[in-house]
Amino acid sequence: MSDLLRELDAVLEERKNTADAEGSYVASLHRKGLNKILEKVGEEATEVILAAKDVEHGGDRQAMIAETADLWFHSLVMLSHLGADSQDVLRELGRRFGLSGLEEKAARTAKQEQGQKQ
Ligand SMILES: N=c1c2ncn([C@@H]3O[C@H](COP(=O)(O)OP(=O)(O)OP(=O)(O)O)[C@@H](O)[C@H]3O)c2ncn1[C@@H]1O[C@H](COP(=O)(O)O)[C@@H](O)[C@H]1O
Repeated sequence: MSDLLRELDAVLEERKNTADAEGSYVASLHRKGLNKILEKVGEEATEVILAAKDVEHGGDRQAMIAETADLWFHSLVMLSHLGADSQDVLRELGRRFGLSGLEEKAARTAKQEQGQKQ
């Protein structure tokens, strides 16, 4: 699956640099700029929330999955626009893997408290 993300990264990069906006949705987003891309990320995040709430009330799981794919996709376009990609996010998730969120938060709080004492 990580291969798919790498391939998508490559397509998004290619669209950013070469494709014409008429024939490519991704190129059209890059052309419109960061604000338009962020608007789409926000829109898709809202759609994920609504679809997830629907599932809680017996709604369609596939719709939630499709909305999540839209959110992931538009987030990848945002990363690409700003010179990052899926591999950067996977590396960050890898760094966190196995580290309890609660332990990480406790370590962060201890570090902040240490900083305040100095
Ligand atoms: N994975 C996707 C993907 N997921 C969603 N979308 C598009 O994202 C848009 C989602 O926007 P909305 O749901 O808000 O629908 P909309 O009303 O059409 O959008 P707006 O007019 O509001 O902007 C739709 O046009 C979808 O087709 C995607 N477009 C492209 N990709 C990938 O990107 C590659 C390059 O795409 P092009 O640049 O279009 O060739 C493709 O081969 C795919 O692999």
